[in-house]
Amino acid sequence: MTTTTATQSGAPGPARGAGSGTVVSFQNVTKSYGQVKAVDGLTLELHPGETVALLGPNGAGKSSTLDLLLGLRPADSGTVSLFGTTPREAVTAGRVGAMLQSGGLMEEVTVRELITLGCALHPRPYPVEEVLSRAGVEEIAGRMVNKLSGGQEQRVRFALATAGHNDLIILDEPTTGMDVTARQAFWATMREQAAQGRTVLFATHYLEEADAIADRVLVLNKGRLLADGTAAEIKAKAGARKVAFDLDGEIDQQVLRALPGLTSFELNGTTVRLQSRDADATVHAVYALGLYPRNLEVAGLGLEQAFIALTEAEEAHAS
Ligand SMILES: Nc1ncnc2c1ncn2[C@@H]1O[C@H](COP(=O)(O)OP(=O)(O)OP(=O)(O)O)[C@@H](O)[C@H]1O
Repeated sequence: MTTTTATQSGAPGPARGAGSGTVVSFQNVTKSYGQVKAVDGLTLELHPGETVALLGPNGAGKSSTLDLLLGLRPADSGTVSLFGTTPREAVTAGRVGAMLQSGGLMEEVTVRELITLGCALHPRPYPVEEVLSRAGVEEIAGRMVNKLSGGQEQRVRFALATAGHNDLIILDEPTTGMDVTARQAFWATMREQAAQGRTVLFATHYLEEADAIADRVLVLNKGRLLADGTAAEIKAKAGARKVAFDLDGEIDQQVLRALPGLTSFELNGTTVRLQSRDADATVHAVYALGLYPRNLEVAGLGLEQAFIALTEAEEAHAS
């Protein structure tokens, strides 16, 4: 997929707000659906040029947070502001592009007609051909929208989200259904957008994408912000490390399960794999038992394991 930048089109880059100030501000925001607290006292700020991943298990409140941010639903309490104004004002001014999971695409039109409409409705549109090209949908531009595959539909949503010069791009699980090539092209384009000072906020279940792309990661659980930092900081916050080793002879699981610091334990044949909050103490204790571990490996957690450790720790704390 070829990508074309705003600068190449000769049109202005991000308008106000890029480079300084606050793009998104949530101050103690709460949103409930009946008994369910979807967003629970959320306070956060996003800044120009940041690429931010929103992570959380199913039902954590990611989509609800994005809905509040876009003014699609009102908060029960607290304040949501974009560029110092209300979400509705910011959206109407064309400062926000969004690619959401909900909401069908208009069906009885071709891809080109739909994108042309998207551009016409944007106060600061890119040329239609540029939008088609950026999203990699030139080849299917003449196809009816209701004949598209899931991955092609996602690309069209992406095209609509980038139809004009937005300062903030909101993406809810944007690469779901995209093949590997489309995914890589998509993130390359998003990197370009961020490099031009735009803020990109994306919710995802693909933790490897968050690790590779986001310069900041927000972890939500039960509507609350559990962690906020770089992927490295989130991994460090989870605290645990992975330890693996082989043991010869008879293995007493009971004794091993009582090692200090363990957060998980798995025995597969002669191989022990565990996670520990204090890997040094765990390994010392193994030697203190008179055991001689072979092929000893100690490693930090990946973002996915850190995410699981953080959310499980919160669940354990809550119960
Ligand atoms: N319109 C609604 N009516 C009632 N409950 C809702 C509504 N929308 C969301 N919820 C509930 O609010 C909570 C948060 O949902 P939300 O869709 O924001 O989570 P999510 O993190 O986006 O989940 P997922 O990863 O599964 O998409 C869930 O318990 C959900 O069932």
